[in-house]
Amino acid sequence: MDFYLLLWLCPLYIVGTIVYRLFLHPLSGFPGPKLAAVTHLYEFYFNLVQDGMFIWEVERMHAQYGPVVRITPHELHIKDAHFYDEIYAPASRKREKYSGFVAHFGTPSSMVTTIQHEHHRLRRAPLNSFFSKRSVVQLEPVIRENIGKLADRLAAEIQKDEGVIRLDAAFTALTMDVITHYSYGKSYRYLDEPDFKLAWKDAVLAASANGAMLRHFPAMLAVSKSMPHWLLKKLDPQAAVLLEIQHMVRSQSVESLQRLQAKKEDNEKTNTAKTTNNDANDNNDDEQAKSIFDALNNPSMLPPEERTLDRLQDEGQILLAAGSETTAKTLAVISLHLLRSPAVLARLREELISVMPTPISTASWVELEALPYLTAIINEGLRLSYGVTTRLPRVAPTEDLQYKEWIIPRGTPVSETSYFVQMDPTIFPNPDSFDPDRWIQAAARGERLDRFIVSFTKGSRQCLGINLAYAELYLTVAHIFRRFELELFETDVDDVRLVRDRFFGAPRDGSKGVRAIVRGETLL
Ligand code: HEM
Repeated sequence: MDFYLLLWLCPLYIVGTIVYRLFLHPLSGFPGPKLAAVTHLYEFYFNLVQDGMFIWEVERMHAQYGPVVRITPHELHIKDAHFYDEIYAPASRKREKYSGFVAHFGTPSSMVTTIQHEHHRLRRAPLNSFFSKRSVVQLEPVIRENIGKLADRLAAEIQKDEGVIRLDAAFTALTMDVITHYSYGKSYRYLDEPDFKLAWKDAVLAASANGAMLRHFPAMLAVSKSMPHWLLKKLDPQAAVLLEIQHMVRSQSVESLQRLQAKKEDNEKTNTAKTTNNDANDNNDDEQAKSIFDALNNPSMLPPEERTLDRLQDEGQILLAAGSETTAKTLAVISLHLLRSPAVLARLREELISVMPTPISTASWVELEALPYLTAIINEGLRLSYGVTTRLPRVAPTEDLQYKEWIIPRGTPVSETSYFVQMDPTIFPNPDSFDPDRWIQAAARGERLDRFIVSFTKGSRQCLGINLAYAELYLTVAHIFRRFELELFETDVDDVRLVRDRFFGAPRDGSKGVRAIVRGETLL
């Protein structure tokens, strides 16, 4: 193209875009800063230059413009806990992902990045039964076995003088060992590593934080994937651990594919033999898959284009990251608050004694779920660990939404960050304080406060692993705190309080995580 024509077209394009976004765009009547309506650079500045501070800018915008704000040229954000269920509606009302946001996850063919409603349903279907309450109850022995391994590690620490452990890393190792066992039938055994494989936790946090960059520059994923590994390692050392995991996931996916291929060939041979003998043809395709990866390879549930190696790798990576750091963070937040509140811990132990009479007694998830004070502690832990602190936009493709006097046109990405719901002082007075009693009092008043726990989001895109997360939370808190006397080591509430949004909320810079010393075992 003629260079001078290009020189003319560029400013014309920019001016045209500004005029369109300000005056003609379907969202042009919504309140918000003009700069945010005109350019993504506004978000870019707060998220990337100011490192994860856009969440606070969104809060400031709400203070200035009211509960509905146009936060980027194409997106609205609503700050009203009572409207949450409308945005994150169930499958009967279609909700899709926003195409401008999914690059965040760096796994283009996974379920979590699937935009279209029906396509997402297809991808999620083979996994639903694995994460049902019934399946998780069956998995309980594996969860308990791993909690037992963690308990052995803690017991071994008692002998050491002033041995300090990273509780948050220990919990990530625990959840990782459970999810890898469940996904592949063999655990990565991070609980056996001296530092609980801290590098994996750091890698997940770094990769999640990098999501904002991928959102703004999606092509970066392809660039980093095509880069020689040695160069990527040099440029970004944390990427090395992630690469190691990606390779492990890929080779396990290959193993799973080979196993299925071998099984198919066996079946074909058997069927040929049976047909020769005029026997009935029994096809084993519908047989219950043994691991999650076998399910993702099930030809009776997914067409061939959904059973590619790339997809298995992407899905595997999401399962390991989503299934480990999330629950581990909640466990770390609960531990920190319990260890800072002796009266709460004493009351919890008193309640636990009813189902766990000795420090080494065990109890089932079902028994523990019936305990109101433990439940209140888990709810407070979920509330104060915020789930995901990045907004998670949803698009209603077939209906306009009405919020107060505002009509939100169909197709508009809308979000409500879980942090704002769970820290809403009109619902949770004094929201920063860890107060399990607020749950007991609300229950006595007949109020369902739990509808405002949105860490897992809601609706058709709600967390797949919610049952597994609850089982791990109940079982771990009960078994570790019934038995061990722990003491925080140079850790305080600023080591978990949200400062920056890096997908998982990041605390103050330089935080060394939640650390504790194992003082001993409880006597009664
Ligand atoms: C306290 C623990 C957990 C929290 C707070 C949490 C939070 C979330 C959130 C907010 C989403 C929605 C993401 C989005 O909209 O883009 C999600 C999705 C998901 N979570 Fe969790 N999660 C937890 C535990 C788990 C566990 C244990 C697993 C087990 C593998 C898991 C697997 C998934 C998967 C596969 C998705 C994608 C679901 C879909 O797209 O349909 N999560 N989780």
